[in-house]
Amino acid sequence: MVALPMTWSFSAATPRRVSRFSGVAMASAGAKVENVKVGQGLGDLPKVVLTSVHGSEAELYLYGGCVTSWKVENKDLLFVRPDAVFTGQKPISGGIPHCFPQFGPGAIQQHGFARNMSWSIVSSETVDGNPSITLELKDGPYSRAMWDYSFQAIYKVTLDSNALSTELKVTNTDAKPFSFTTALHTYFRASVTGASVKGLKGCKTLNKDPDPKNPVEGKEERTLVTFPGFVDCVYLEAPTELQLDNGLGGVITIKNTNWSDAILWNPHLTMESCYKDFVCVENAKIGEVKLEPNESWTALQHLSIV
Ligand SMILES: O=P(O)(O)OC[C@H]1O[C@@H](O)[C@H](O)[C@@H](O)[C@@H]1O
Repeated sequence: MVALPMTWSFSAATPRRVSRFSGVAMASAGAKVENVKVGQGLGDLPKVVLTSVHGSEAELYLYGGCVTSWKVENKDLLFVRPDAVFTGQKPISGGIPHCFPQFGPGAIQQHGFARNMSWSIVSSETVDGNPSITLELKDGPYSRAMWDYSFQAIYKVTLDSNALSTELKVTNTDAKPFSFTTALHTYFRASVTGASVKGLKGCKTLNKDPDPKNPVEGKEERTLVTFPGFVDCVYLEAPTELQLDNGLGGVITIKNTNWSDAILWNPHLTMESCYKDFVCVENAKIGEVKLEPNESWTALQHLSIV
């Protein structure tokens, strides 16, 4: 857990790197724009605000290492559910929560523990006015009680004028091998009746509706996959690029490296108050990743809007 100063900010027009967070308040000298600002968010939880000189903005909480907002031209392209709580006791329901070390359902809690542990800040940099922040999660007594392995997860979030990229690197720091499944459970703001996802035609599917524990195998035949009702479906060996039409006038390109699978989810009437306002398009690794001691696995996600 990071010891957080009240505010902590950086700004630079040219590359500037700040190494491991010291817990000491720092202020930028002569800065016009604070590209990386750490402060308090909802529930007084530590929150990082990234501001690009090109006008975009992103926010993330150290609790869960969860990006909760990505704004381009002042429009938030991500969605946080109205029932989300910011107490540090429950995962934040919205934005880009992590599912690690289990996508689920499985032996441990649904979607694993990474979304309800506090990540710490490793470093921050700004290149050509575009900021990034790197977070770290390590095992502790809470995770060990569920999953008895030593690991390190490094998560770099980079904001660009019209893009948000993430890089997740998981390293086995244990003396024995371990396996995991994982996902980035991205909630996109959308009009569910107008939203569609392109790129999944031909993929093998595991439909988790009606029984997530016994998914039904199939094949996607549609060029544009829509959300006419409850949707909870895994797409195996999904392509490295999908396009989400959010039904609000925006088309978001979702590119990835090494996130081999995808999930579409919309809870429909099981979340009557908000299901019309978002869809989840998740990059995932459903087949287990096995790491020997000192081995790492890295995956990238690149979201952009034209
Ligand atoms: O409410 P949670 O735990 O965030 O999970 C939401 C949904 O997340 C999706 O990724 C799963 O495929 C669903 O089965 C699950 O219901």
